[in-house]
Amino acid sequence: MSVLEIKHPLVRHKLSLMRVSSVSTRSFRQLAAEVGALLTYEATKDLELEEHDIEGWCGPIKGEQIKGKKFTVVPILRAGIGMLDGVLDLVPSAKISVVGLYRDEETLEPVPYFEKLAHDIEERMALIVDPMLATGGSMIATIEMLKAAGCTSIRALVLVAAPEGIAKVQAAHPDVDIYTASIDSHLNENGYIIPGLGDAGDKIFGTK
Ligand SMILES: O=P(O)(O)OC[C@H]1O[C@H](OP(=O)(O)OP(=O)(O)O)[C@H](O)[C@@H]1O
Ligand SMILES: O=c1cc[nH]c(=O)[nH]1
Ligand SMILES: [Mg+2]
Repeated sequence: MSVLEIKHPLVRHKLSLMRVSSVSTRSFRQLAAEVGALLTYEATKDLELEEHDIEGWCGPIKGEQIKGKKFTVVPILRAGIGMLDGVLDLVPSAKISVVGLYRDEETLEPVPYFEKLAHDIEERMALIVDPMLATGGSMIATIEMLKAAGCTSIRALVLVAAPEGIAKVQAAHPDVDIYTASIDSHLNENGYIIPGLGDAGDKIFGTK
């Protein structure tokens, strides 16, 4: 499995609310976090558990805990911040590795401007979060930053993905699994996802 489109009714309902053109900044932000949490639930479904001893109310019992790698959540600035709270609701102890990229409006190429990663990222599973996977350029640039820092386990969580961007990420990094609430139709001539959400960063930050 390398791309999973989540078909859960709650996810589809919430994403449709986000697509309404008159959606308020407050609702869009809240829904981005909620769908972020639901994507995290799906993206962590296959993690291995191990038993350990705990002291229960009635005496010693076996508990379960997630085995192996810890997490780092990687929001891509700006729009990825909108999903962060929802992701952290499910993995509250995760370290946060921030990557800043914007997409040049003319060339659609990603322009990096910030990088601050967990110091032990090679021991962690990275959950990259960004509402939009359009041409795939920003996601590929982020994956390359993480791999250059020694990260070997990477999953991408996006609210909406374009088929063009998925194909590009898969070709460049087949080891990275993509979890999305929707695979949409296509990109328009300006590189926006159709039907998509519009400019997710502007909607989350209220900048338009
Ligand atoms: O797949 P791509 O073609 O690279 O496009 C997707 C990127 O574009 C958006 O960010 P944007 O550049 O608008 O920055 P922002 O989050 O600061 O608004 C979005 O949040 C992704 O990071
Ligand atoms: O549709 C798109 C494409 C890139 N960035 C966005 O915010 N929306
Ligand atoms: Mg934007």
